[in-house]
Amino acid sequence: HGSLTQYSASLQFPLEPPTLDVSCPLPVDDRVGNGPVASTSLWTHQPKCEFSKGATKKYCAYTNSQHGPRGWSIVTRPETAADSASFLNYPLNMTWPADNNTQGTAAAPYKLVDIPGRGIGVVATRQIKQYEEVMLDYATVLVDIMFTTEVSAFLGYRLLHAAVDQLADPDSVLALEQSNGYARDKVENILRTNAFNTPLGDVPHIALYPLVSRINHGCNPNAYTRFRHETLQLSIGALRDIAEGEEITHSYIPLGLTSVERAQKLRPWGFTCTCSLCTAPTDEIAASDARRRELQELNGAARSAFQAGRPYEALRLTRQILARLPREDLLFGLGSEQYENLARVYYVLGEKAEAEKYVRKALGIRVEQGYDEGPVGEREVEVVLSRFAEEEGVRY
Ligand SMILES: C[S@@+](CC[C@H](N)C(=O)[O-])C[C@H]1O[C@@H](n2cnc3c(N)ncnc32)[C@H](O)[C@@H]1O
Repeated sequence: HGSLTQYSASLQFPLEPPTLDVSCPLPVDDRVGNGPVASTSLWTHQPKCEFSKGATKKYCAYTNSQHGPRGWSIVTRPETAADSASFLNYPLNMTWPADNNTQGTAAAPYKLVDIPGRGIGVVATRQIKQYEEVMLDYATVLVDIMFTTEVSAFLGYRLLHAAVDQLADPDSVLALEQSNGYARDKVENILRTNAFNTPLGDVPHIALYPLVSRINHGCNPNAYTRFRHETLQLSIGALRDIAEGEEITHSYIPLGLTSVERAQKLRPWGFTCTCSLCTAPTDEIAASDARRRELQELNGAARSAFQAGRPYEALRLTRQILARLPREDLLFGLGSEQYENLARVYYVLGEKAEAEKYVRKALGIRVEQGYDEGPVGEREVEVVLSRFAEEEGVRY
């Protein structure tokens, strides 16, 4: 895949949090502490381990407090930890903006400020161009998603706290607690309102990026997240030109939802969205909701038509979607995916030139947005076309 897979286009947003189990703790003799250290060189602390309910799986808190400016902890299974050496070996030679860049520094185009009713937020300190990198952060605490359901709360909290306390700068994480967080444990509260879905290898984890965490939600955002798999870095890109003094926002939830869906999805974060789309006059919200519902229906209809072997209908519907996305400011977020759909339909119809044209268009958008490295050449287009061949059968 080469450079094309460098960034993930999958949506990352503060997690709709997993439920930490709050059942009774296991009997004491089911707890197994400090096993042998698999590879001492990776970790600066003796791993602390606990077993899952039923004692079938072991999870440990591993820390390398020297990694990056804050240190790095992962709460995960031993085999996943062993595979994570590549992340630790990656040199972090970037200039690191302070987590509490309240004055604004020359290097960073943002500063952290108090925003009435929203806690701390991030504000641009100069004009930022579309697609420019606004912020670069690094995963500081990672937690295997299964850990949160498989280990009892009593033991789970103990590992989570060890993971945070062993960092070089625990306060960078502990300061993220939200006053409106409803979890009964401080670190759980922080994870619930700040973590991002983050794959470690191919194991689903949640991760804290303490600086990116300070960015508030916007339903009509001016920024978006770009994840780099190899380094566990999270980059924030400008979705459009941003003026000096503007608050930086990204959407915590998928784009394209109606107002009721947005409110429901945002509930775990404990605030009511007050962005321009959510606070518009009632008739405008109703009109936007109607357009979004229509888009969702068109999307469903296009998929059904394609799967039912009616490619011409899928083609017509996908074109309608693409024509309607700009009206709701959604071309940026959903355009690449729709162009790929269009390419796929043309591929199935055996129309080589059109298929290639739209693959190129979809990939071009990804490069422009900073998800992939460019330029888009023959090889990159070929990779997508062979994926189509695999999934749809060879058509030409
Ligand atoms: C990831 S944190 C964002 C940074 C946070 N404001 C802080 O002080 O650290 C998420 C929390 O910020 C607050 N928040 C985020 N977006 C908001 C918004 N649009 N309006 C009000 N509160 C918001 C909520 O308390 C939410 O649980």
